[in-house]
Amino acid sequence: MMSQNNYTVGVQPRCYALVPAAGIGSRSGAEGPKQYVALAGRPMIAHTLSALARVPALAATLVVLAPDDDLFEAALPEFKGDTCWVARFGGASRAETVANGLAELLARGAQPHDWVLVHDAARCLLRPAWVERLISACESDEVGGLLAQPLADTLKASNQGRVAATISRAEKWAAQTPQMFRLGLLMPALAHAGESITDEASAVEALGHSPLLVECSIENFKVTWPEDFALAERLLQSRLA
Ligand SMILES: Nc1ccn([C@@H]2O[C@H](COP(=O)(O)OP(=O)(O)OP(=O)(O)O)[C@@H](O)[C@H]2O)c(=O)n1
Ligand SMILES: C[C@](O)(CO)[C@H](O)COP(=O)(O)O
Repeated sequence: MMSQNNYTVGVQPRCYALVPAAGIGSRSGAEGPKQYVALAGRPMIAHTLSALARVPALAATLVVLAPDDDLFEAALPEFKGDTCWVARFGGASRAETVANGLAELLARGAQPHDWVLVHDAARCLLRPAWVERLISACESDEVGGLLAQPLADTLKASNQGRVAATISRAEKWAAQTPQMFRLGLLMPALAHAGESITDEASAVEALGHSPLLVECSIENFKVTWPEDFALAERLLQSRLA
């Protein structure tokens, strides 16, 4: 028997985390891939994976690395076991890395009705409670959703470094991750959207759906620019203290 949205009724879906970690961090100014930069004594990605490991609802976490990544196992010897999966199928874009990761989840036994929580390796300030909030909000939703934050600043469009227009910030949110969708929805959504999209939600939106916005904290920022490392370091140190 199938439900309204074509997922089998009566089968409890599992939740998987998928962490795209195949980027090079070109905006970060770091010498190597930014996910291996040490923050509070550990590589950035170790903080990310350790937060996900503390979410009991996750059946497993798949990390998708670049094919030539030779740093991961040495940097994270503790990431092993039945629920910690590594694949070297990273692509040229984040969207391609995620699409390859979804295929790997399917190959490892995930089902179309299972949920996938895609989370950037570079959002290393993640807290397990935020992931649990997202899961609670989305698990009974038809579409799925994402962590996000309503915009606080006034928004400007630019043209050659000068303001071209002021854009209303009403009803505008900054998208974060994790972004949580059913495997059976996200795979065709990404195939349809192509590589220009920058998050999973936009692929799902392009199919005509409206993902749920689940409010999160500014602390869940993505380490992107050189100055972000010092901020992440301070926040991680303050949590240790
Ligand atoms: N081809 C790519 C590009 C990005 N990512 C991952 O997607 C996440 C978010 O991307 P971003 O912050 O842009 O990371 P980079 O692509 O590494 O950085 P930049 O855009 O500055 O080069 C990161 O965890 C990154 O490793 C990926 O898995 N595969
Ligand atoms: C997915 C994301 O983190 C949501 O804000 C963001 O879109 C990633 O974009 P990037 O171009 O890979 O930095």
